[in-house]
Amino acid sequence: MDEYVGLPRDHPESYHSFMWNHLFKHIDIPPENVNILNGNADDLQAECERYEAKIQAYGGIELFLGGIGPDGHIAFNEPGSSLQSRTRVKTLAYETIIANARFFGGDVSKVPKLALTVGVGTVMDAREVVVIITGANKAIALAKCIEEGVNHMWTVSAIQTHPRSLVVCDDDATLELHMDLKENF
Ligand SMILES: N[C@@H]1[C@@H](O)[C@H](O)[C@@H](COP(=O)(O)O)O[C@@H]1O
Repeated sequence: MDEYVGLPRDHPESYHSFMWNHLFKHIDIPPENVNILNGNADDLQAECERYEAKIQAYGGIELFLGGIGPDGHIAFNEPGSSLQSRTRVKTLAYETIIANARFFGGDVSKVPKLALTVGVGTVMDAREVVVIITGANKAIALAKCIEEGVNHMWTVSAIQTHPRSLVVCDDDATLELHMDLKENF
């Protein structure tokens, strides 16, 4: 769904490495069937357009499965992103850079400042969307996502408008909810 700009593809913290190490190398998927945005493309804008065109060419995405940031971003759609947005270059929010510094030895200066990301609109066009939200640091975002209105400052809240969406969360992530999920569902 997203990739840092300018981080070498084989850097251990690239999303390319993450997806290969945690999923693709464990299954028998042909490499040519893996589609990860290239954050080192010469023309980043063209790379984003190519990605959207490829999604269209295959008849759309069946399932987007993702997580969120503590600021409620889905993919790298930071607060303030248009809910109609498509794949594009995005400047990371400072909160995201701080949150991700733990993957770069705690050094904020080593975290890339730009990313390529599918847009909120790109995610919402999928036939199904599943979001996994775990940990107390995502509790406010979960509450904003499911208990308040659709809001471009908490981009994951857009899933309220999706006809086939699912949020999977752990107990810690529910800390800020007003309703008791266990009693109500
Ligand atoms: N840009 C990515 C998001 O696309 C992803 O959903 C999130 C997952 O975070 P975690 O691993 O804490 O669930 O990480 C980053 O913020």
